[in-house]
This record gives sequence, structure tokens and C-alpha cells, in this order.
Amino acid sequence: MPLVPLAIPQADVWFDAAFLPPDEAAALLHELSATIAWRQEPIRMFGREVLQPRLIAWHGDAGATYRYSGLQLEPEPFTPTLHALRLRLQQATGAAYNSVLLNLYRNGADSMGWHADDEPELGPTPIIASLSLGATRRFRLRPKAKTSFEAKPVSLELTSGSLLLMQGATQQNWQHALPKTAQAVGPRLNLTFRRIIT
Ligand SMILES: O=C(O)CCC(=O)C(=O)O
Ligand SMILES: [Fe+2]
Repeated sequence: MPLVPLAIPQADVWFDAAFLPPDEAAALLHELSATIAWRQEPIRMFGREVLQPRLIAWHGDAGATYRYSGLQLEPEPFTPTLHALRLRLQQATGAAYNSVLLNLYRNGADSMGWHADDEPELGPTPIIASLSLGATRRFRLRPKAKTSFEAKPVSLELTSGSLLLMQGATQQNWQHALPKTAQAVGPRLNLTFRRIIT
């Protein structure tokens, strides 16, 4: 299916609910869960060190160092599987990616808090291609506090095999999050392909 634009003011967000067929998404979830060197990183929160409520991995071309939440991530090389996915996403989105942040949400207690991916190394208009595998989780978007436009928060169910593309002014004007859920859900693996300006 093609990417379709979502009607979100002052943002540039596209969605394809079925970028990968379900069987391929399931096989990828299985392979990546078992082969990626997952880590749980400490981050600074309100001056304290806590563990991130999810597992992560950072892969990229040489020099694609990513700094966020007090972390400095040096890239592991692209694996053949990650490289093949990169090529397909480049084809589908018409952009070039040199890195990918992988997030593994082990169950409904794992989450990601409100943030914008607006670090300087992503440039003024970051482009992020986000592929979801496994359990369906709700993704939320809300306008940043200091915006001049009126808009309601947006909720999106990210199903297995779906592709979400955020580009243009999205990170300047909006924040996003993946809240915890009290429902019994299995693991969800998310890959966000990015372009780090090196
Ligand atoms: O898991 C998701 O869908 C969101 C991930 C995300 O926002 C990020 O990696 O910056
Ligand atoms: Fe993000």
C-alpha cells in the first residue's frame, strides 16, 4: 500500500498501515529480537539516573553518532537485514538514511515518554521513517506548548508492518510518545531510520 498524508496542522506525517505483509513483519520481529545486541540504557530524568523502560540498539554508517537524553550512541554497523530494510524504505520514502534506532518494548509496561526528535545532528527538518513490528501499540502526537496554532492531539494505532514517516516541520511543532498500556500485549519492535548530519 502507498503512504498517505495525515491531516495534521503544521506537520508533515505520512502513514502506510500495511507497508510489510503480516508474515514478513512476524519473521522480521523474530529474527531481530534474537540477533540484535539489545541494551537497556540509563538516562537522566529530573537529575536522577534511571533505566529506560525499553531496550534499544543503534546501527549506522561510520560516524553516525547520536546524542540524546545524556546518552552518546556510537553506531554498530548495518547488518544485511537492516541494510535491506534501509533500501526498501529509501525507495518508499525518497530519502536517504544513514542510521537506525531500534526500540524493543517487551510488554505493555515498556514505553517512550513525550519528546521531539529535534537534536541538532538531525538537522532543521528531521526525516524519520518508523517501521513497527509485533504488538499493536498506540502512538500519540500533541502540539508543543509554545505553538501559535490550535490543534488537537492525535492518536494512531501502529500495527505490525505499518510505516510512519515524519518529516518537514513535524519535530519543530509537535511532540510524540508511546504510552504504557495496562492491556496484556506481547513485544513490539520499532525501527526508526534517520539521517544524522555528520
Ligand atoms: O516506538 C515508536 O513508535 C516511537 C519511537 C520514537 O519515537 C523514537 O525512537 O524516537
Ligand atoms: Fe521519537
